[in-house]
Amino acid sequence: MTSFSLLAPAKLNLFLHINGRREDGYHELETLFTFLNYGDQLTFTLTETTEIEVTGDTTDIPLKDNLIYKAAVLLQKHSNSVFGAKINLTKILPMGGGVGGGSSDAASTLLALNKLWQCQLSLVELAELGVQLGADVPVFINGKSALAQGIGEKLVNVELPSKWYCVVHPSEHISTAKIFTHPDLKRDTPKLKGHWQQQTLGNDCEPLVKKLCPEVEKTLQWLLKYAPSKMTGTGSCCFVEFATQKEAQHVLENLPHNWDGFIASSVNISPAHTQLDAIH
Ligand SMILES: C[C@@](CO)(OP(=O)(O)O)[C@H](O)COP(=O)(O)OP(=O)(O)OC[C@H]1O[C@@H](n2ccc(N)nc2=O)[C@H](O)[C@@H]1O
Ligand SMILES: Nc1ncnc2c1ncn2[C@@H]1O[C@H](COP(=O)(O)OP(=O)(O)O)[C@@H](O)[C@H]1O
Repeated sequence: MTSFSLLAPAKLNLFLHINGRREDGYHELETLFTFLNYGDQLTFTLTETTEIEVTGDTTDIPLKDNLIYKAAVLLQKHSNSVFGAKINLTKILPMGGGVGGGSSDAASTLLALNKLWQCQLSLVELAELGVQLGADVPVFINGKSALAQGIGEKLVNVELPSKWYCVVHPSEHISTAKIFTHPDLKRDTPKLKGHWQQQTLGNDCEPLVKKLCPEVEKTLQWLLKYAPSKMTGTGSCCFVEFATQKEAQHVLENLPHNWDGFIASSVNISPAHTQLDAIH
């Protein structure tokens, strides 16, 4: 196989606790990740020169900053690959929205090129490379819904019931770095005791983001008409959870006209892995 496509799925943080700040500025977290059956579309084609070409919906990001390009170069150097690749991106996920699009693009690139270039790195080795690109990359490499600790890279796989989500993307952009460096961020939630399933858990970034971005506050309030609303990651996307597609679709159909959103079901195994396993 010299060319194939993979989804780079969205993630949701079903809860997110911040337990402390490390000396290097990164934060100790406890967060529950699930994957959605919805995401960016990436097509990978093997080339016989070492050039890495990224095409498609990449206009806003300089090539050297694109996480797809960075992931490809990292793997190429690590594995001394003599091959290159043409990678085409169809961007579906909102950027900087807390659904992990950039990290997922990077992870799908590492997974795909590991196969295309026959590097034969294990998922653990790929995750070790991936964490150099972002704290969220390892969960996408691991490919299973998981409870994460550390900076988000220490993963314990969990089985979650499949649900439907309506995800709403407020127009305000929030930088992850801005939230994590803000003096008012709550950083002292104690580590979980007992089972997370038996507790009502929220997102420690939410109060600060609501204060800084009135659009997020408005979105969370509006969604409350339908179900308990939550923010994912450092925002700005907010979501509500349902048992059925019909309920999620109902919320989407009632979204104010100038708001963006989508519906998707959650899966315990990342669609990128399901697709990769089907390629021989
Ligand atoms: C907060 C989370 C939760 O899933 O999601 P997003 O809202 O970004 O999607 C992630 O941990 C984000 O992961 P990712 O976006 O890969 O983070 P990085 O690129 O490594 O770091 C972006 C910025 O966040 C800070 N950061 C990130 C993770 C962490 N545990 N502590 C931090 O303080 C870093 O210091 C950096 O300034
Ligand atoms: N391929 C990419 N897709 C999305 N964002 C990217 C990509 N490459 C680099 N970035 C940068 O990473 C930042 C965070 O992206 P993203 O993962 O979408 O946000 P979040 O971590 O909030 O979910 C973007 O604002 C963008 O500057």
